[in-house]
Amino acid sequence: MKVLELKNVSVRYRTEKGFVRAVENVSFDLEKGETLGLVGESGCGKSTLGFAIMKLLPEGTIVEGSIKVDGIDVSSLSNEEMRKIRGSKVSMIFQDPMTSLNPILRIGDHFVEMILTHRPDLSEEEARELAASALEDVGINRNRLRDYPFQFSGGMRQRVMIALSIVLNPAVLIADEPTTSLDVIVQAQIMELLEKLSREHSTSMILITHDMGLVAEAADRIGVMYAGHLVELATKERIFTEPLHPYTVALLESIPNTDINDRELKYIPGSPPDLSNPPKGCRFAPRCEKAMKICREKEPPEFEVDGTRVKCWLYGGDRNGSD
Ligand SMILES: Nc1ncnc2c1ncn2[C@@H]1O[C@H](COP(=O)(O)OP(=O)(O)OP(=O)(O)O)[C@@H](O)[C@H]1O
Repeated sequence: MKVLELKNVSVRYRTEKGFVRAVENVSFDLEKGETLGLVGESGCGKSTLGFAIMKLLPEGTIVEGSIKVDGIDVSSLSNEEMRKIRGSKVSMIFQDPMTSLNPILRIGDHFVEMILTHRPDLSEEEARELAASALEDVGINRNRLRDYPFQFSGGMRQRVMIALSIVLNPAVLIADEPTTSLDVIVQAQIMELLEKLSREHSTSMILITHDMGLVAEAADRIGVMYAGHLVELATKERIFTEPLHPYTVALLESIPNTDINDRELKYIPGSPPDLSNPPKGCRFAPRCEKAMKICREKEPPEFEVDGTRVKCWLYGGDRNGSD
């Protein structure tokens, strides 16, 4: 069952310099219980996609294409209607939970406010009970509902955010760099918790990260983004054993190797293009070792190779115009 369907989604931010084409023509589905890792360098449009799904983009931003959450086309919903979907059908957690928690509200009040917005049929007592069990689900004692956000450590705050996001059992959870600001041990605990919750509640998850190591553990499928394009989408196994797009290959080569004899870390020379004026042709071509003439002239369509979707001319049948 598909809980999320994106078709040809494009996002353009309006700025003084003109439009920033942050996401272009992105399509993918998410099955119930599935985790999709969305990876790519900073600025490639990963968070923008998350905000587009949540309908939390700044006013004036142009969003095209269709986004369906649990069968509901959110593109056509009003702000009021979308408020009902957020939290109950789709939730998002961020890198820094402090920005999403009101410092002067006790943790319990965050839960009650959020639960009653969606479930006005419940009493405050019932909402508190629901909150307490969500907190216990993430390994925090229910007594701590009385505490304020600052009384929690970074890792515990992220747990609270996760509990808040899943208390209404949404179909989709978008986790945007959920562990970046935490130390490695806490990082591992949070990832373990997310995996456990997604397994137990069959929550589908989009895990946004620049860290290939993280998706290697947690994701079922991986989408690789570059400069607003989804350049490759495949199962985790395919991405790690047979990456097709030269950008995916470069990303994998830039993962630190734990083998002490092989510490050479490759990096990708150059930097991503200015999205207010992207190059014609493939957006990765200026940095690509394998670029051909056609890559600099014509944007590649998406090709399918043994189940992998790849946006690269190397996999096109007709390579007229190659160097
Ligand atoms: N509010 C905004 N107005 C204008 N441009 C924006 C805005 N937010 C993001 N952008 C631009 O859109 C592009 C995509 O940004 P986005 O934050 O989605 O990327 P990202 O892959 O999530 O990166 P990061 O990991 O750094 O968050 C970038 O070029 C960014 O500068």
